[in-house]
Amino acid sequence: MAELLLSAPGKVILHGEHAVVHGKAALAVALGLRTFLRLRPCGGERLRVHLPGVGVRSGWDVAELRALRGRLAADFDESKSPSTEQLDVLKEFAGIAADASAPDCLAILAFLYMYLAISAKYGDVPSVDITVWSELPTGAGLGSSAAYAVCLAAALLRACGAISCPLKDGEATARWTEEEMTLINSWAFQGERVIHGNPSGVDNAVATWGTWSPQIPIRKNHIIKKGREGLGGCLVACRVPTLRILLTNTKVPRSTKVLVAGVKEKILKFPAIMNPVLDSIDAISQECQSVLEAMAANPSPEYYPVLEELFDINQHHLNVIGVGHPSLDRLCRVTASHGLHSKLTGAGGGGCSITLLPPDTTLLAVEAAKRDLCACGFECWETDIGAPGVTLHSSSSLSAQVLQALSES
Ligand SMILES: Nc1ncnc2c1ncn2[C@@H]1O[C@H](COP(=O)(O)OP(=O)(O)O)[C@@H](O)[C@H]1O
Ligand SMILES: C[C@@](O)(CCOP(=O)(O)O)CC(=O)O
Ligand SMILES: [Mg+2]
Repeated sequence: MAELLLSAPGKVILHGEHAVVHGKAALAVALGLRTFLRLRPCGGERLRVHLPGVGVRSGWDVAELRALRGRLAADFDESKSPSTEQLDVLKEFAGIAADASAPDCLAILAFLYMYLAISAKYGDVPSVDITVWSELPTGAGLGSSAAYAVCLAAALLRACGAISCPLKDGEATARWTEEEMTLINSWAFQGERVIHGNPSGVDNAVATWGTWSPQIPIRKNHIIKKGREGLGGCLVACRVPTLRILLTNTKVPRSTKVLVAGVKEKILKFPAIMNPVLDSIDAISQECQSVLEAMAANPSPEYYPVLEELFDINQHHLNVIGVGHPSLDRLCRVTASHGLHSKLTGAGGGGCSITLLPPDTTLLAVEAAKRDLCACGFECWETDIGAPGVTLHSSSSLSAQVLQALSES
């Protein structure tokens, strides 16, 4: 089998984080920052994994992994959640403590689960050397876990022959068919389950299908709206205008798994108080979708104050459900002092926020806001919103920086 190079994007959730885990709508777009994977056949009946983003360099004998698969004796399926018993066996095998939630432990666990499950269902993955490198910050709300899981699912499914290799000689990039992407998405969701505990599936759906920028007339679905039921069945693509957004990383580390579990606990403790908040977040997503569709049909600046108000209301709601953080409060105050509106994006508790930049925002105002945010120790950048989903690449289509990062293994 030949070398594989592939990538998947991160995402930005405009509205609906956390609420989507409880069946409410979320609006998400793919981000122009990606995770890349290189898979190379190697000899010696070994599986080697290099994950520089989380400091992992590991390897296992293929025979040992086969024996482990036998020990798990489970009928793995893309529609079945990883069980606690399976994960306990994997932790023991990899020498990971039972309650470990460190980035490297979760990355190895997700890898081993997907490798064993996919090879059990579709046949052995040959001896390979896998490197994953990302432009995305990990654990910051931009869906790095889903981009990682989607890359792994696509590479492992391809390596055992469950999906095709759509890249033809001389082509720079290629995408899989809808049916193949559905399979990739389902397995990636299981990987997300290992990392997140109880994910909604929105992040892996965006990383799989992506969203294109309005300038690229190939697809019109620039935004993905998702409810909980099904994993792609209820994705609604709608046309939206180009939005200028400033992304800011507070650099405060947090774990999506812990935050998602905390929200669930609060809902169980105060259902009558929390459920209306989730309903309100759902209504915000619906309202935002209507406004964005109206803006796409009639690009007028009059809509921006509504979008800004929706950001403010949702940011308050996210604080109410317990996923705020003092760093995010500070960030919102700094941008407000420049007349700009922000909300956290992703799981919160630190991580990243998004700030809306209406078209009349002067360059000076953006630069001043960025300067003040950087003075707080935050990192901020304007980035493209709308990007293709999981993609196969020829090596000539990747930048020298990406190729170098993938070959430093
Ligand atoms: N490039 C990567 N290589 C290995 N593991 C990764 C990579 N990106 C993400 N992960 C895994 O995903 C986890 C972060 O997921 P999560 O807490 O959901 O945050 P987010 O998805 O917002 O970045 C990391 O701790 C790590 O286990
Ligand atoms: C909080 C949540 O809505 C999004 C989490 O995104 P991230 O892992 O913080 O990038 C969880 C989910 O949808 O699975
Ligand atoms: Mg995540």
